[in-house]
Amino acid sequence: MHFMQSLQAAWAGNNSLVCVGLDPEPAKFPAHLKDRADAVFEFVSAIVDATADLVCAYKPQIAHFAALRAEDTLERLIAHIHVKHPGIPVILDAKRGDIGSTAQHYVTEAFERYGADAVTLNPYLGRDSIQPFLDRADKGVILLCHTSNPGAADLQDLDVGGKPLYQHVARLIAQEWNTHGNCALVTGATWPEQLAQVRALIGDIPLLVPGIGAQGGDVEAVVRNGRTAAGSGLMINSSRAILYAGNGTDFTQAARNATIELRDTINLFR
Ligand SMILES: O=C(O)c1cc(=O)[nH]c(=O)n1[C@@H]1O[C@H](COP(=O)(O)O)[C@@H](O)[C@H]1O
Repeated sequence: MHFMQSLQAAWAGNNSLVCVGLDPEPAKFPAHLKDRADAVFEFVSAIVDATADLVCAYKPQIAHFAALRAEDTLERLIAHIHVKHPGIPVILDAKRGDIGSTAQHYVTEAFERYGADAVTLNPYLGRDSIQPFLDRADKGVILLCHTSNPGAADLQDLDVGGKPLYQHVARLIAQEWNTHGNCALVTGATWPEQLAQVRALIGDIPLLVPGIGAQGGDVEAVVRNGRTAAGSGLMINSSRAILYAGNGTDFTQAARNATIELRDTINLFR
C-alpha cells in the first residue's frame, strides 16, 4: 500500500495521531535486558508489540542504530513491524539530502535495504536532491521545514524577501514538489506559532511533529495549531518519553500506558 494510504488507514483504524519514535539507547534499557546479546532488538520490538494498536506510525532514527553497529537490527525491526503489524507505516528518520546521483543510493537504502514506507529528508540542497524520492509515488517524502531544536531559528527563521525561510520551504513543497501527493513536512512541537503558519500554507498535507515529551512541546498547542479541518493530518512523535517511561521488567506496560495517555490527550483537542 502507498504510504499516504497506510497513514490514513492507521489514523482512522487506531484513532491515533501518535508516532512512536524508536531511538534505542542501551544505557537506558531495563537492567534485565542490558547484558543480552540481542538487547536492542528485544527492546525495540517489545515496545512495538506493546503499542501497535495505539499508533499511526513508527519512526526509527537511523543514527541510534548505526552508532551501535546495529543496522542489521534496524532491518530486522522494520521487517518485524511489517510482518507482525501490517499496515502501520514505518518512517525511516535519516534526514538525508545530497546531489541527485548520490540521492539515488539513499533511495535504495531507505526503501530497498530497510523497507521503510517513508523517509525524512533535508530539503536545503534543492529539488534535484529530492527528486529521486519524489519519483517514488508509493513512498512518503518527509521534509524538514521548521525543526524542533533551539537553533532552528538560526537559519530557518531568516527573513528572505519579507518572509521567513521556512515559509518559502513550506510553500515550495506544497505548490511545486508535491506533484505525486507523497510529501509531508516536519515542524517541531516547540514552535507552535510556526506550526500554525505552516498549516495555513500547505492545506491538508501531513505534518510530522516531534518535540513533545522530552523536548517539552505543548500537546494542546500542537493539535490546535496543526490539525486539519477534519481534526487529523498530524503524526505527533514521542521517542524517549515513551521508550523509557519505565525501566523495570514491566517497561512495555509503562510504554503502553504513556502511549495511551498521549493518544487520549491529543484526541481531547482534535
Ligand atoms: O525528523 C525528526 O524526526 C526530528 C526533527 C526535529 O525537528 N526534531 C526532532 O527531535 N526530530 C527527531 O525526533 C525524535 C525526538 O525524540 P524525543 O525528544 O525523545 O521525543 C528524535 O529522533 C529526533 O531526531
